[in-house]
Amino acid sequence: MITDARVLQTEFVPKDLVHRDNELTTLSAALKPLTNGEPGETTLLHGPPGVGKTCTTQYILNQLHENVIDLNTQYVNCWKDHTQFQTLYRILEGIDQTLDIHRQSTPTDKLRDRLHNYDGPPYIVVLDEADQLETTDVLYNIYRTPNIEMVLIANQEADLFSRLDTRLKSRLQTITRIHYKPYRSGEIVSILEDRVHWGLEPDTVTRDQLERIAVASKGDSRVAIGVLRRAARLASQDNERAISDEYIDEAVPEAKTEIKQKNVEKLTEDQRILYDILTEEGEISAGRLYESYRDRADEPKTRRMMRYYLKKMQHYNLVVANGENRGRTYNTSS
Ligand SMILES: Nc1ncnc2c1ncn2[C@@H]1O[C@H](COP(=O)(O)OP(=O)(O)OP(=O)(O)O)[C@@H](O)[C@H]1O
Repeated sequence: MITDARVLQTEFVPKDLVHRDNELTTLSAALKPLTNGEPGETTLLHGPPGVGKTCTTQYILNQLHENVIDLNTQYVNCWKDHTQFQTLYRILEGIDQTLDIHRQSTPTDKLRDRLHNYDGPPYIVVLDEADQLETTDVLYNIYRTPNIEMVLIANQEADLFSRLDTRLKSRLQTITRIHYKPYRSGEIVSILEDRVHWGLEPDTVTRDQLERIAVASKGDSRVAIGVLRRAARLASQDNERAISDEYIDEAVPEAKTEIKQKNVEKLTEDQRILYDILTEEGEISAGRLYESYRDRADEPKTRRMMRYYLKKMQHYNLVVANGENRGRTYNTSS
């Protein structure tokens, strides 16, 4: 049944991206000046999970690499590399300038100076999950370095902007912003059709069944592809030649749980502490949650940072917030 399992993985970047023409055109136009040796435009892509922000960026970077010989690019996942040192390290790694840098002993200032003195070919730095940066100073460091262009990716523009100091906020006011909306069901169906074509044997799944998957995925292409993959696996484990509706219905909660599990694994140490407290305690007030977190964390962050962490976890459907301001409570999502 499965002819190419790779195509059904979420990491796979397809050759053709459907239903994102406007987003691709805007991003391409923002970065195009770099191909003529001129500065590009800093760009912010924002929208909920699974709407194609990362894959459209990778697609444009691949295109630029095909057309420009002298170009450096680096993709940084700021959820994983969230400290200033880690982010700067990744950026310097993209231009082979980390050989003498030691993770334990080199001061962050040295990395910052090195980045500032960059004078190589145009360099595009993609900061995915930029709202997870421990400090936004690193954005300022990149912004003031000539020849480096930033593509920022975040779930919500406000999550990122509310953390910038006034100096950076005013400078980034005029950047190009691209808002990604959740896919409509028909759009999810065509994304799936492509995967079916390249990854499954013919006549394995009907269009009605792809629509069933699309409705269940609520505009999130990652969920949709996950459901298709699991349903195909379930059917092939039973030596069936086609996917039935029952396999799809079984695959929906399984795929969602798998994605949730992966998101839990992505949590930073501080977020993991918060998630563990919520799992143990159930519904808890913001005040009590912060107290418990402060007791458990080695180096507890501020209450404000805790709110950012929780917000990110809300975007990824791990945490639910109820009520407002002082009466706010948190819970894990079921
Ligand atoms: N327009 C599209 N055409 C084909 N495949 C797509 C399209 N949009 C998204 N996908 C696929 O859906 C999956 C999720 O997309 P992607 O990682 O780009 O989403 P995202 O918006 O960056 O999500 P997150 O915020 O969680 O990182 C990937 O496997 C990607 O290849």
